Amino acid sequence: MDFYKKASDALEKVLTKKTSVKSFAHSKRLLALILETLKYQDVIKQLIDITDLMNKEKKAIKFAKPQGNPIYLLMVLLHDLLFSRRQAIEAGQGPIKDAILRHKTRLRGELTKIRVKAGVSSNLELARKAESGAEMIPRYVRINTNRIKFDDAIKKISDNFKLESYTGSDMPIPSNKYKVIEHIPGLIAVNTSISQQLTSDKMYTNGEIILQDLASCMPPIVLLDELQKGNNKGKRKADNDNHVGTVIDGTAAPGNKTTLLSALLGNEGKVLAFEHVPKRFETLEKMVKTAGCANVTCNLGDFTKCDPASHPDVTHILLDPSCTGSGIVNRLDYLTEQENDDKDAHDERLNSLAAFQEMIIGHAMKFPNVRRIVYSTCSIHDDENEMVVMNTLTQHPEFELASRETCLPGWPTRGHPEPFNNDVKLADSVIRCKPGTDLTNGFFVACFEKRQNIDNQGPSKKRKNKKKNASSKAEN
Ligand SMILES: C[S@@+](CC[C@H](N)C(=O)[O-])C[C@H]1O[C@@H](n2cnc3c(N)ncnc32)[C@H](O)[C@@H]1O
Repeated sequence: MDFYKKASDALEKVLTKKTSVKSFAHSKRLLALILETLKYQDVIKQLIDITDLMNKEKKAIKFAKPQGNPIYLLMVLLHDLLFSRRQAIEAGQGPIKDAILRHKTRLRGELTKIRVKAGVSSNLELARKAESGAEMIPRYVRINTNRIKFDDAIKKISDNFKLESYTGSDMPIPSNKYKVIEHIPGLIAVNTSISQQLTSDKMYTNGEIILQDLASCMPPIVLLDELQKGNNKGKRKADNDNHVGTVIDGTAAPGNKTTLLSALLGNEGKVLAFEHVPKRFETLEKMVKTAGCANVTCNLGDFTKCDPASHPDVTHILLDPSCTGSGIVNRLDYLTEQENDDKDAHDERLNSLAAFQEMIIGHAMKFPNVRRIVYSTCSIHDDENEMVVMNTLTQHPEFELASRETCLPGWPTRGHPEPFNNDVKLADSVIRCKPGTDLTNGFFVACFEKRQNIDNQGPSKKRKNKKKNASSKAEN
């Protein structure tokens, strides 16, 4: 019974979100029982209710002394009795096992009724199914051109992992193929089954490949769109109105986007990466080093405390600040979703994150020569996405949204029009990613551009000019 008690404790921790399923990967048997019980949890809970097992077998449950809520012990035991291949509880005799076996016939009868009601003929069809399309999301591999040329990397990948090019669109990608991703230069996708091989390969440990989700590659590409179009590709051009000066990544750790910025700049120029959490800063530094970024300076500190006036060289800023992360679809999320999450706490968190997100964008807008600011989140909530953008535009009329032409125009999924007062052009300017259709995490990208008729004289001069204009108008 010890194994089942361990499993019930683990199941409780997973379902109450104290830990993730993956934290039990060290024990194959334990992991399998947790995953399988999670798949059938809705039916198992229903059976416990119908048979009133918790009340009827109080004594036996008490005798078993489960660590936490006894329902989890009943769940794992019922799983094995009804859904496992052997349909048996794999433990010696004992009061709790005997108690459940006393209800065996009734439990099986009720399970049959549930199948009939659901119109299915097998237990398998009662299992929870992933609806987000998460299981279809491939493993994305970014070729780090700071370390290796794209073509050389493809050759190495084909040889090391015995993969051939795949041009089809059926998902998942066959396990012996790789697919070049159309919208994101330098990105390929492979079947998730080779993830482990990838992370133990030298190409990964020496920074030639980086495992980065498709959506996560978008913000740097949008920010440095002018380089992608072939103008001064990979180079900074001084003394030119359109040159790329210093690029800031204001919220950088672990460094996926920082290292991509570095590579897009051809490992030249200057990227200033901020991270204010010391542990995460260490990760950032490590990633920047592994990725061979010679043009990145890491700054342990709060970006919002950095004085814009001392950075007249900054022309581009990337902000991928803390968010709810509601777009991140774990392949196992659907197994642990609960109906009774606390809505008030959720709303409060959403509001405070949105206020922070607007504040940090507002700070970036103070840099005197900034031309392009990309804001992104891995959230699916309008409150953190379109609404943050809309409020920012209202508060900072000197900025506008960059048009779709410079924000991955070929990407089909765009913003929600409602928060933009149904202005379809504004909604079209921003990017969304939807896990179910886009084969990537839920994500949002918007790019602010300084209006061209706004000078860079700074607020005091502008105010003076405004006053001058006002007084000359009055004189006329
Ligand atoms: C969503 S993560 C960034 C992920 C990163 N862009 C990447 O792709 O690897 C947000 C990060 O910003 C950091 N952060 C939040 N507010 C910050 C601030 N005011 N200054 C510096 N870093 C900040 C957080 O600690 C966190 O590490």
